[in-house]
Amino acid sequence: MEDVQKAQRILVVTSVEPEREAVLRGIGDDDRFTVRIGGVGPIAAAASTARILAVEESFDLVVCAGISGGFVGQAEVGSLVVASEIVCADLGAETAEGFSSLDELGFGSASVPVDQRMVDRVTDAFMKAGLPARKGPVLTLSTVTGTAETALELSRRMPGAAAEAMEGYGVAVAAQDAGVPVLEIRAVSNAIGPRDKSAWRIKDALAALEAASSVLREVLR
Ligand SMILES: O=C(O)c1cccc(C(=O)CC[C@H]2O[C@@H](n3cnc4c(=O)[nH]cnc43)[C@H](O)[C@@H]2O)c1
Repeated sequence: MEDVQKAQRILVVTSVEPEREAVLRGIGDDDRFTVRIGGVGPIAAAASTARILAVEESFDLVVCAGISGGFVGQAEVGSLVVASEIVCADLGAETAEGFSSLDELGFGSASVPVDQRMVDRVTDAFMKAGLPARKGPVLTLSTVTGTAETALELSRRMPGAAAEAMEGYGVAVAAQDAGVPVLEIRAVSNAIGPRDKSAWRIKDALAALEAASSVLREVLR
């Protein structure tokens, strides 16, 4: 648990302003936290995070936070997911036999590991606070899944995947490159599958993100 307790300066990266505002409402006036918008998608998120880590003060922990899709049967709308692994699910090559990941191609890794003690501690704290939460792999995709077929294919390729969003891997690679531990925390706004943005429960997810940020402030004390 030492990693968590020693985190004195925490950088939180969200993709858009409403997520940033939700995090700020949750953490209140705690000046250990710097909360920034990194943009939508892994490339903007990586570039923003790398710049902040290179030119600003030093940080002990980077947290990628925001709303996300949840895999049906794994993470319900309104619940929280703490990434046990941050995986870029579309970084690789399409082959006649199916998708080959960066790892399978021998070009590095499409997955950034996360400190499992920190993941457990944060997930437990959310649950103790009465927030529905679980840990599990969170996928990063440049293209939001919009069909049942793609959702099924992702679940087949990544058994146990809990959520998908668009920034985690970018933030995580920048943090990893700077030697700073990383967490990804997602509040589920929609089920992954056929695209219907009118069904996204963004308000509920932002409320869950705010509550999670309030607990995070306490657990990192
Ligand atoms: O319209 C709004 O009021 C609003 C408020 C807060 C956030 C948004 C977004 O659209 C955020 C985009 C952000 O959300 C992630 N996300 C959410 N669901 C999914 C999904 O099913 N698959 C992939 N990504 C998802 C993603 O990280 C985007 O950056 C709107």
